[in-house]
Amino acid sequence: MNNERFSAYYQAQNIIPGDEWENFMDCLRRPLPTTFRITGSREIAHTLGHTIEETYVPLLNDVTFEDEAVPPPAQIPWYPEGLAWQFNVSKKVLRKSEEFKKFHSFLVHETEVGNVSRQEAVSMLPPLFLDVQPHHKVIDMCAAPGSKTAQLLEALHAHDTATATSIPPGLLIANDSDSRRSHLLIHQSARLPSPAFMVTNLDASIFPVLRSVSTDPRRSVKKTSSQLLFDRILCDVPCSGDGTLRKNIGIWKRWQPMDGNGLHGLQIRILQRAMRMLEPDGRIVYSTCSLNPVENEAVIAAALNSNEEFELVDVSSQLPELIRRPGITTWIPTVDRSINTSYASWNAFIETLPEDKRAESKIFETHWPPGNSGSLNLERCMRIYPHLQDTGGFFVAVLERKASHKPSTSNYAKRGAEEVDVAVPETKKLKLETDVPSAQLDEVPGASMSAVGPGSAMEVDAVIKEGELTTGPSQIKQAPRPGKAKLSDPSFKEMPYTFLAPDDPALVTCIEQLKLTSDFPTSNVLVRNPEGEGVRSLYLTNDLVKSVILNNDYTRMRLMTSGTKVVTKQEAGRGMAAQFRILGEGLPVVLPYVKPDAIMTADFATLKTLLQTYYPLCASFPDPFMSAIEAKDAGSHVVRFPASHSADTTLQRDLMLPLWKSNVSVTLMIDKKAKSALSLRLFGEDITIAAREAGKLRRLAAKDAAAPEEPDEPAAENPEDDENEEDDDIDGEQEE
Ligand SMILES: C[S@@+](CC[C@H](N)C(=O)[O-])C[C@H]1O[C@@H](n2cnc3c(N)ncnc32)[C@H](O)[C@@H]1O
Repeated sequence: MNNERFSAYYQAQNIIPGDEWENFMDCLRRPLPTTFRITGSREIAHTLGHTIEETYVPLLNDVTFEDEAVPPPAQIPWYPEGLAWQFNVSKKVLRKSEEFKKFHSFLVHETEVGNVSRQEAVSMLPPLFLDVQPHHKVIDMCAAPGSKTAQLLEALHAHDTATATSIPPGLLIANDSDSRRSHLLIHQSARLPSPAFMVTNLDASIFPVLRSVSTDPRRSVKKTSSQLLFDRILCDVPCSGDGTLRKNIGIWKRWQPMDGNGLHGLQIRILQRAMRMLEPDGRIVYSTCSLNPVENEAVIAAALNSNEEFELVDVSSQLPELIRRPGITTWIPTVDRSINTSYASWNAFIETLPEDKRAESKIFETHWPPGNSGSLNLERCMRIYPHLQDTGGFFVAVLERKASHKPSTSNYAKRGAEEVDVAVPETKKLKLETDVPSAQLDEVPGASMSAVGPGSAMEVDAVIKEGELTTGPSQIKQAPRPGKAKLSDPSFKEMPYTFLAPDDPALVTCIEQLKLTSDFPTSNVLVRNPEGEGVRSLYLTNDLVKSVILNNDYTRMRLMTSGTKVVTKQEAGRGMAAQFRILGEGLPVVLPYVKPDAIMTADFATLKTLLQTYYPLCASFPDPFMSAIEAKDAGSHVVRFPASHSADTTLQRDLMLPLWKSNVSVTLMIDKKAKSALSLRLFGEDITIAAREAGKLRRLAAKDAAAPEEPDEPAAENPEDDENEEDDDIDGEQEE
């Protein structure tokens, strides 16, 4: 594993002290340790962390493999609350050591149900420095596949309990310009259902101005819509990715400096767009998994020089156990694949090009250190090198407005009033937004070039001025106004977002059937069809998400999903009308609104039966559960298993699960994977019928591969097991 251009380029940049160079290169050639984060609500995370510490670390403490001691998993020292772990064992050990096989199986199952997330250690850093609170409006500009989005969502939901989701007042928009990758965001977020979540599919460098009606009483005097500014913005921009060499060994072969050079302009434009969308007291984190200063300090320097309201924040006291190196203030860009063609300045380079080729050059003045690089505090950027703590390579910078440009808290009411004034007339406000940065951008040739080029932030504002982008209340309607949303972007085919009227008959029926309390937020329930009719699946949003949907054109903002699906209609069987049921992943969101007397209680033995059997008869349970379930109507119910200790195991916290009762039998409404993970967590083995059947099939297949056998009962008999198929269906529904 070697690449001479890589070595020559980075030695010229002087990013690593000479006496560390060999160590740095050796480390790049070693595989990365496996790292993972425990996700979900803090309570669940701590319970799971406890299981790892108390069960698996002792189990793995004295493992030897081929006469060598294998170290057990260890917590990543800088990650808050000990919720991130790492272990460093070869695939061979994972396959062959009984102890590690058990641990691996535990991790696989918990990953499938979203309690564990495999994520590179350094990739966990940007959300930590962003410091998201539940009331924040947050945008993740380049979000897919979504590992950092998941962290941001968890921070927004910091007040969730083990059984119930809070509805945070804030908002998280996860955006990616690649529509295929945006679908990954939707898939990922299904593990963390949130009424505060939206996914968009846009070029972040031209992210449009969105409007909302402020839900913060300090900020808005009248209920007039105004530009939605964000409290926290993550710019985890596309980059050349050479910090991931340990994982993506193909980079050794193809690395060359033009990859970073080519992304520099887009990286600046994304960061500049973020600066314009930030609340005055907000925070931006810019990050890459690249070591290249052209993608890092050069981008930060250009953005700071284009908007002098901003500065780098000194975060050296945050995460004190994280070993980091300061950003650099000088670097030497190279202008082609060869690393021998460096010029002392952009002027020296551009003069070498024929005059008619100069305008086409993708190498900007901003590739070079600016004259004032010493005064921009670039050393406040963080460089994480692989050999410092056995990780990948990474770059993080934190930006805020200078104190002189931040409002004091007491100014909020005044600002709110100003905001209303400025919001009308709209063109005046937009002109103001455009004026300030453009004047400053002109001072930075590279940034200016990109800012006025096609697809730039300036262009966005120009489009808005023509009234094309945000047109007040959008075509998305409040039911029952009928009519189909006009597609102003014909290439975008998502189904509309129609909020139901609180007295919509289907919603009223749903609330009755599921025994929801009167404070269930009925005004925030949407369906994905134009008329709000034929209701099949209901989605829940919070007030802010609703406001964004109602005040913008969803086709322009290429809105892929919003809020979270909580309820769906279920065919109830022979002679019974279809009924609403709470989805497994929707239960934590709906639970705070389920009437307490509608929640049954059951014991551990009942839980075991429900995991081991598909459709146990109601009459087969001992009392009091038998009487309780027999007294219930057929349909969707919720059952609580109180924290308890038995000979088999300990249930550390109450467990709430959705249950479906048909005429004479019951079943747990969680999918097979969730059942298996629960079973492994509680009993240390998979006791579910699906696992037994899979084992049986494996044994039969081993005996006679030519004669596959039908399972006794179809695996999809539990409607919840169809969820993935149903998700595909939903996509179909959205596509019209
Ligand atoms: C470094 S990856 C993001 C990783 C992600 N933050 C995570 O933690 O999972 C960069 C992403 O930027 C997206 N991207 C590239 N150009 C973009 C643009 N102009 N606007 C928005 N996203 C873009 C890519 O599709 C890619 O998913």
